Amino acid sequence: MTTAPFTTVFILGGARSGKSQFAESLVVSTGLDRHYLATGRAWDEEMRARIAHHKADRGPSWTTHEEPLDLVGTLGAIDGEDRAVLIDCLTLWVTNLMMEERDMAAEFAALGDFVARAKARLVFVSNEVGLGIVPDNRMARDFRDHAGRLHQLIAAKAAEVYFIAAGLPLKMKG
Ligand SMILES: Nc1nc2c(ncn2[C@@H]2O[C@H](COP(=O)(O)OP(=O)(O)OP(=O)(O)O)[C@@H](O)[C@H]2O)c(=O)[nH]1
Repeated sequence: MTTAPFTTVFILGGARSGKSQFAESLVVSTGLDRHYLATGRAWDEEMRARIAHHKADRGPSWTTHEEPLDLVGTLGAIDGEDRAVLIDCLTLWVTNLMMEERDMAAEFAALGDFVARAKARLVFVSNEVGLGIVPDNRMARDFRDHAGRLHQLIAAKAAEVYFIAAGLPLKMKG
């Protein structure tokens, strides 16, 4: 039975702050079909083990999609009123786009347009990377700027926004 409103939620926080667990519980609470869209790549053995652990934790009631670059295309293929999609996470997507030297503004605009017309309930997760000192290398500064711009865009489109620290969600919007 579908009981949830079709709204977008954005969850921001630091590493190991409890973002993914909070996002998963939101998706489960919708009662909709559960989809997990991972933007991360397994680049070493530790990461492969970590991902296998996450998959086992989510269990068979989730459908997993893995797409490092074409977020909008993959979301379009998953989209549907009876579905909730957890997108984990935006900062890894930004990293992947930068590595491929993609047009960041165009990619972000396409995602913003998709969010505005999505039928599924979307739950975005991202890392807040802008709170420390200014990095001394150009790429890290560019990364912070891209992530900050994308976060503002998604936060503006989302009905609810949370900041998670130490496992505690702070509602910032909605
Ligand atoms: N490729 C792939 N990546 C996954 C999968 N499940 C989880 N991940 C990745 O694992 C990452 C989250 O795991 P962690 O690094 O352990 O958690 P974290 O984001 O630091 O911590 P929390 O804030 O507590 O969620 C996400 O960025 C996902 O992209 C999967 O099935 N496939």
